[in-house]
Amino acid sequence: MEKAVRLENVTQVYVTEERATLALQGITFDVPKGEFVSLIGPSGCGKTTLLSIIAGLIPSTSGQVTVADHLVQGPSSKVGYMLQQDYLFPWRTIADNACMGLEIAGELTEEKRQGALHLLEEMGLLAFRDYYPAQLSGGMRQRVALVRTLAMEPELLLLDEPFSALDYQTKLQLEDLVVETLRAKGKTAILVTHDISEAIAMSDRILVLAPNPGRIRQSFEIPEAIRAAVPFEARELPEFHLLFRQIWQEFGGTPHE
Ligand SMILES: Nc1ncnc2c1ncn2[C@@H]1O[C@H](COP(=O)(O)OP(=O)(O)OP(=O)(O)O)[C@@H](O)[C@H]1O
Repeated sequence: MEKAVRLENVTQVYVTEERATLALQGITFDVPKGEFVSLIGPSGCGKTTLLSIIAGLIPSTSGQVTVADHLVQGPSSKVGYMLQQDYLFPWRTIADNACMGLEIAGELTEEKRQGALHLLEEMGLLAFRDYYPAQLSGGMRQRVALVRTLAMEPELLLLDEPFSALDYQTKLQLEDLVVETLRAKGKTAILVTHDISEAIAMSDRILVLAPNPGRIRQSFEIPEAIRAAVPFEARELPEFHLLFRQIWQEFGGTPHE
């Protein structure tokens, strides 16, 4: 199967005056095109470092990353990044914010602008295109951030806790919307989250990282029944509860009989 991302023996050492930290050691995995992978693990196990290396924002100390068969050597429009904060520009309208990534990359054509407007429509936001970010709720602003990312037509989406600042109901709605949109478009995604339920409900596969040094501790394939459902419905399935318990135990949690 075609690989969207391939990591080979990625290692990251941060050196400060006080110490050297082995933030990642020998990380090797690949993600087939169209797959949704979640990275979970305790604070400090290197999740954000790993996304930053895949995005080309920091070079790894050793090892290599390829996205769509191209060696990552710096940021590129092949990779879209969505964060906890939406980083919309308050003085720009929603439509102009949606086109912001394209504009910065020098790729904004009339056709691409129409594409961004179409995405706004898919996200139920077209009626708000002339509004400003402050006039929208947090969930709506995150949807605009998603449109801004998708408008670039990236090969890969990196999602760094994009729902963690939202209220619970909005978070569940947005999880469904993101999964449905990415599945429909066949996009590849890597999500970093602290929320085991979110990871199970949204993913095809979960990689559990461990700290000191940051490494892959375990990989869980998500059962077909969960993958066939939207996240909200997946949470109702017996397979979901079984897997949750398994991963929870992996984290040292106590199962309740
Ligand atoms: N710029 C840096 N300089 C020095 N050490 C760093 C730097 N960035 C991260 N680290 C260290 O590398 C390790 C991994 O950090 P990272 O932020 O990638 O983990 P994380 O799993 O994303 O954590 P969290 O879940 O808290 O966001 C930690 O020990 C952290 O202190």
